[in-house]
Amino acid sequence: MKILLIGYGKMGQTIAGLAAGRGHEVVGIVDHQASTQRIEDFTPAQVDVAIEFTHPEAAFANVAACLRQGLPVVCGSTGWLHHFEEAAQLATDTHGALFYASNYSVGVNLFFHFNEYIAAKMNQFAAGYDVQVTEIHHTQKVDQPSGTALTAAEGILANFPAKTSWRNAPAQAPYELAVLSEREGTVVGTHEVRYISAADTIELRHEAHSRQGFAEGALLAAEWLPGRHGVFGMKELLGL
Ligand SMILES: NC(=O)C1=CN([C@@H]2O[C@H](COP(=O)(O)OP(=O)(O)OC[C@H]3O[C@@H](n4cnc5c(N)ncnc54)[C@H](OP(=O)(O)O)[C@@H]3O)[C@@H](O)[C@H]2O)C=CC1
Ligand SMILES: O=C(O)C1=N[C@H](C(=O)O)C[C@H](O)C1
Repeated sequence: MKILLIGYGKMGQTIAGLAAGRGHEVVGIVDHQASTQRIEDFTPAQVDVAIEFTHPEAAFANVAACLRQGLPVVCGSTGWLHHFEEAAQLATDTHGALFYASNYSVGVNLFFHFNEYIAAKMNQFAAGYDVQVTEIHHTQKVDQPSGTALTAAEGILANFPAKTSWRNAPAQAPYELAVLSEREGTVVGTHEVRYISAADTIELRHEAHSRQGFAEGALLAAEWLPGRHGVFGMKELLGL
């Protein structure tokens, strides 16, 4: 596959490192300061798929530029979902292909699946249990809460009706789901969902040991997307 990398930071470089071993060729790199190439310089004849990991402020414009150029795009940037409906509409209007995941790790997507199941089960025994989400990341992370924590929160809100909204701070009312953020050293990404009662605590926890899982998942999505039209995520890719 011919890949256009958009963003050549921690994730872009990890993906580039894995792509060659899977038989792929990086045909271009678009980065904020480190390159002179632009998305508009590339056509579908040159690029099978674009992979975008940049910045909350940059992601929507990059996704939109890919769709306008007719390039299928796998986007992993977080913190831009207030523009997601617009991006999805553009994918429809251009008969294009957009793949988005707040977290591409297969392990995290199993975590999301178990999180929804546990929330539904806990709802049967809601009396006595409170629930909270915690995410821990490296100090360079610019968005808060993490995209992964927000997906986990959505999974709880959809299945545990005692919680109707989330707050990026300790809950101020019983119906609020606390989504707590910590920034610490070089932590790659740790997410926890914790149900606490007076009697006990139940925890679901995912800890990324490196960025390899994110990069492998993004490449899986990039291998799957070309030839498809529409808006997709890891549930479609993994059949979860
Ligand atoms: N979905 C997932 O599985 C994962 C998602 N992420 C998300 O991916 C994003 C990137 O993470 P990470 O690689 O760690 O971040 P980095 O800061 O290490 O890298 C981002 C890169 O994008 C560049 N950049 C910034 N703006 C633009 C732009 N307009 N066009 C092109 N390149 C741009 C930056 O350049 P410069 O430094 O010069 O500004 C930098 O090189 C974040 O939103 C993060 O939350 C991260 C890991 C996994
Ligand atoms: O910025 C990061 O590093 C990560 N961002 C994603 C998120 O916001 O959930 C995924 C992963 O946790 C690493």
